[in-house]
Amino acid sequence: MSAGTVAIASDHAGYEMKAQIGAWLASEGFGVLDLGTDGPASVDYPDFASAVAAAIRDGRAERGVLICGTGIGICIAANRHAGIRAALCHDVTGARLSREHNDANVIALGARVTGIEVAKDSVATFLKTAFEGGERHSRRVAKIG
Ligand SMILES: O=C[C@H](O)[C@H](O)[C@H](O)COP(=O)(O)O
Repeated sequence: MSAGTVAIASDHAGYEMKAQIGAWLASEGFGVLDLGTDGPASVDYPDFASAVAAAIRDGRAERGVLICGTGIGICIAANRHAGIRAALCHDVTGARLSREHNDANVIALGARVTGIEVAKDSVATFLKTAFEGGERHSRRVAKIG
């Protein structure tokens, strides 16, 4: 993986997975911008999706990792922000294709449905895979806005 800055955030359901993935990314040489949550107390996932979206939109991070219980709510919330293409990934294949075909800039994970090793492998794949580009993929991504 090439090093860069990754913004990471979660709600309470993803807090432990966030801590593990954040520490692992740092050990791999990434800059890690941890935008919370900072403990197991119940919080609202849209607030953390907004924090990562803002970090990408204003250039503090190139990519984002968002984690909630299923990954669904935080992915929906992230995709409400212009310029954010968040992909809910349950496996390495989805993570790879989210980059190759969709040029996703945020990976969303579900801590209550995906194990830590699959989650780490998916994040690793997401961060090392380039957008395939080409006319058809670029046209479709441009239509997303
Ligand atoms: O899509 C939403 C996420 O999975 C949340 O992490 C989940 O809804 C939180 O549930 P609870 O408040 O019951 O812990």
